Amino acid sequence: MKLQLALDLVDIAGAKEVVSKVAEFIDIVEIGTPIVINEGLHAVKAIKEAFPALTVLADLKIMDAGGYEVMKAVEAGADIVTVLGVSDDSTIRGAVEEAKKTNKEILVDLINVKDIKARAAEVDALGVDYVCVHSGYDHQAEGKNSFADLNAIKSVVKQAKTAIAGGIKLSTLPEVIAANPDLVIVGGGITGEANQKAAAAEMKRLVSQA
Ligand SMILES: O=C(CO)[C@H](O)[C@H](O)COP(=O)(O)O
Repeated sequence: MKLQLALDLVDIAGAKEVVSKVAEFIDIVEIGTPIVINEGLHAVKAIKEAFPALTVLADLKIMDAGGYEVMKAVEAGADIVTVLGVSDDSTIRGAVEEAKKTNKEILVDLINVKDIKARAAEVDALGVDYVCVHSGYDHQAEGKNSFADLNAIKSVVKQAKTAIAGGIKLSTLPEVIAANPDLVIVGGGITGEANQKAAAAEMKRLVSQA
């Protein structure tokens, strides 16, 4: 099981500062959608250049023009790019095709998908690398999480790795780990802690045992 740090509410300098504290405890660093909106793909390039040993995920949440947008993210240094599960199959196919040219990966984010199980099976068959259940900030504000969704997709996803994101904290990590995803994505559960290094270290210890 791997740990991904999601960086959302920082600029490039702030992202570098957090990663420099926790790099040894994370497998993947995510340049979150708000950073890409604020800074563009320069943020992906800057983090990849500063931390070349880390796998960098660009959370573009692609909805259309999958091939083109994946190409631009990969040019900037992304190793994994996100595409929305609610997008058309042709968009996901284009993204997968483009990523495969350079041995990069596609994570499909099932945020706001209504029939999670059916869509997870469909995107799995399209050859994506990760299928991710995700309760976004707006759903988190309503008290929702994706823990049950993870169990639901695990029964239908056959070839892709499974991932979970959305409001995961140290206190809820054991419940997440029990569902056995391949990838756990944590943003505020690390960045919002007074001691980010200690939070990341403890999370890494727990996911490594799984
Ligand atoms: O993609 C995102 C929001 O759309 C976040 O990166 C993701 O939800 C992880 O962050 P957090 O753990 O703070 O919820």
